[in-house]
Amino acid sequence: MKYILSGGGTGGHIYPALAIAKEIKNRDSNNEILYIGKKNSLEEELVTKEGYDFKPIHIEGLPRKKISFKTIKTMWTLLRGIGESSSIIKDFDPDVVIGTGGYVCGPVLFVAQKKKIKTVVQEQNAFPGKTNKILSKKADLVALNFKEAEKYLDSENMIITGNPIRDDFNYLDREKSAQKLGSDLKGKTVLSFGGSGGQESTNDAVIGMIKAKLDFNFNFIHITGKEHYDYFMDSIKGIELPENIKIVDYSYEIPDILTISDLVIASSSAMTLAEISAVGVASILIPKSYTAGNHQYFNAKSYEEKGASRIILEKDLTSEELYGNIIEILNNDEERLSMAKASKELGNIDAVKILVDEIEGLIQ
Ligand SMILES: CC(=O)N[C@H]1[C@@H](OP(=O)(O)OP(=O)(O)OC[C@H]2O[C@@H](n3ccc(=O)[nH]c3=O)[C@H](O)[C@@H]2O)O[C@H](CO)[C@@H](O)[C@@H]1O
Repeated sequence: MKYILSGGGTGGHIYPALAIAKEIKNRDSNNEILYIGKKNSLEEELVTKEGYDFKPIHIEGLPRKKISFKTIKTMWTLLRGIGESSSIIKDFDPDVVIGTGGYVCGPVLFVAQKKKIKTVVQEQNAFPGKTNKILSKKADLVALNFKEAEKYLDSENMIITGNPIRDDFNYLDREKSAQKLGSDLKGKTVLSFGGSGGQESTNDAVIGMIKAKLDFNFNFIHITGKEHYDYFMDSIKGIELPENIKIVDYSYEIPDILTISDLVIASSSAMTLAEISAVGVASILIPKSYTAGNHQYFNAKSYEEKGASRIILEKDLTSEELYGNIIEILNNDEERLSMAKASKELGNIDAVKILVDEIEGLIQ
């Protein structure tokens, strides 16, 4: 069978597509996969790194504000993207086209739907993105993680599958992950990151913790996000970091780091939550306050209500507040382990299998 996948902009749309691609290939190595995304994008980097064929199209997100010259330019680029998608789809002749959100999959699924090729939309959040809202109307299958998303979508083909996560999460082993990361597993480990692009508010709180020379009596791995790394490092210039503090711009080893972590500080984006649950680890969630429909807050709330997480709102986030919460949780194993257990219960490691079963059902 031939599958086209598309989705991007941020990791939260790309990793579910990669998880689906891997499952499709695992089931039959003769299955063919083609990924369509934006040129010079994170999807191009991650997809080619995994060895899948990648075809770029031109596309830009519509400006949120009033009509301007930029809107006209964006519409022109969209038409170009539709033309490019059309010829890629004609050449590849797929059995199904799967979109995981982000505006890049808009023209791809639009063309497929016009050509009456089967389409699947996968939505990660409780509050669906704009592109998925439009595409789901004509999609043959709309796969959701949150039941709450149903009320925002106009489709009779919705099912709840959970969010597909990378299959690395099926084979995790604490000892092996520690070996890979060069950790001796002595002391507790805390991972802090803000989705695929990083989170400025958390970066600032961590910069404050380092500058205040607070006692990091735990191993601390902080991921700044590529765009924010230079600013972060400039802000702590002159301070010699002890060996137990590691600052990186991006990590390709999130599954391993999560496995050895005792506590995670993260934004409450959908894929991060799915991965936190896959390993079952306590978390402090800092919802990004500017997300569409404030969806990260609602994602976080569902974790807090089940006892899996504490929430700190960005408006209340200070270095002291963050540090205080870290120390309280690390010093209270009973609370921490109960949070870890609750987090595990919220996950669905089989999401990708359920989804690919459904997709196969659609095209056979
Ligand atoms: C600002 C915004 O609107 N963000 C949205 C975006 O989040 P975003 O893409 O930032 O975040 P997600 O947590 O959903 O996904 C990030 C993915 O990148 C991976 N990762 C991250 C950092 C790193 O160094 N290495 C790495 O591999 C994570 O393991 C995860 O698989 O898409 C999500 C899924 O639709 C939404 O829930 C978020 O609200």
